[in-house]
Order: sequence, then structure tokens, then C-alpha cells
Amino acid sequence: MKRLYLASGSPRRRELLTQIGVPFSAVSADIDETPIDQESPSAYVERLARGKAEAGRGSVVSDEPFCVLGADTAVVLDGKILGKPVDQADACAMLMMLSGCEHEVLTAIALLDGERCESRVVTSRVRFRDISREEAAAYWASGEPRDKAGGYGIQGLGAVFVAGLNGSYSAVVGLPLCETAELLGHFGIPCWQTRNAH
Ligand SMILES: Cc1cn([C@H]2C[C@H](O)[C@@H](COP(=O)(O)OP(=O)(O)OP(=O)(O)O)O2)c(=O)[nH]c1=O
Repeated sequence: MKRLYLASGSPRRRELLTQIGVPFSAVSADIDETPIDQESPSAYVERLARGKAEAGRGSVVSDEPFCVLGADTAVVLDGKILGKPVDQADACAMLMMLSGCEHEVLTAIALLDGERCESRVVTSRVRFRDISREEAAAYWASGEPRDKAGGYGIQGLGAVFVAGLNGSYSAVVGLPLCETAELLGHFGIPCWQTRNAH
């Protein structure tokens, strides 16, 4: 069986891949995440997921055959990508935009080996309740929004804003597990190799 490398610095992605019982090693995947003019959000996340997988491949030293998994998540409101907040004002402005309405979370995954690369884009819809400016400021002070697309984490304190989710919870957190398992299967890597019953 091929060894799997996860090209990601995201602790969430490591936890999610661990959850489905797939042994892997993490490698870094630092790439330029600037969108290209006129690029659709779906094309953007797919390009980045592929780019991260390719960058990850570059840092693997191995004589054995291996696969590399990359992923990218974007929060999209009215067709516009909201990235990671750069400061408090940016984070609060994002939350005010997301307040009381529905947005999309797009997560792409890409898996490659020496011969081919397969990718998927998973779209989920998340509905936020109304959020006050005071709450947005208090949420920023928690430190949670800093490294997250759209400035929130559904898996953390940010859960209190989520009035509804239509789609894949794991995709919103950063790695769509159903689709990831499917792609891994295409490359001969089974899930449930390690079983940690909770
Ligand atoms: C919307 C949302 C995003 N996020 C996170 C997932 C991703 O880590 C991050 C989106 O940024 P990404 O650029 O997709 O990923 P990353 O820079 O954190 O990690 P890497 O590129 O090394 O793989 O936002 C959450 O943790 N919870 C959420 O609810």
C-alpha cells in the first residue's frame, strides 16, 4: 500500500484524517494563495488544493511509491471569497457581513501520486443567526477567528452563530471525509486502518 502524506499545516485537517483511521505523515504546503482575476471560487479552491498537493510532493523524500493529499477551504458570500481575517476590524467586518444570512463554504481536496491527480470540490451552505458588534469583538478576543477562512470555526466557539448547515460538516471544518475516503479508495488507500472507538 502507498504511504500517504497530508500537505497541510492545519491541525483540523490532521485531526479529521486521523478520525477516519488513515495513517499519514504531515508535510508543509506553503503556496501563494492569491486569487487570479475572474477566477470562480470553485476553480480557486481546486487550484489551491492541487497546488498544495504538488508543493507537498516536492518536500517528500522517499524511494517508495506515495500519495499526497492537499485541501483548501474558502468562505463565499454572494460569490465573493472571504479569506482569513488580517486584523480585528477585518474579522468583525466579515462577521457583520455573515450575520443573519446564508453563505457557502467550499472545500477542495486533491490527491496525487506519481502518475495522476484527482480532485473534488464540496459545497456546503451555512446559515448564521444575527450577530451583534459586541459579540463579534468578543469572538475576536477569543483568538479563534485568526487562522480561519471567513473568520470563524464551526467546530469551536463559532458554533453558537450557526443556525443551520446544509452539506458536509467535516468539509466546513476543512476536510470532507466522505469524499476524501472515496478518493483515497481510488488510489488503493483504505480507511479504518486504525480504529479508535470512542
Ligand atoms: C469555515 C471554517 C474554516 N476553518 C479553517 C479550515 C482551514 O484550516 C482554514 C482555511 O484555510 P486554508 O487555506 O484552507 O488552510 P490552512 O492555511 O489553515 O492550512 P493548509 O493550507 O496548510 O492546509 O479555515 C475551520 O477550522 N472551521 C471553519 O468553520
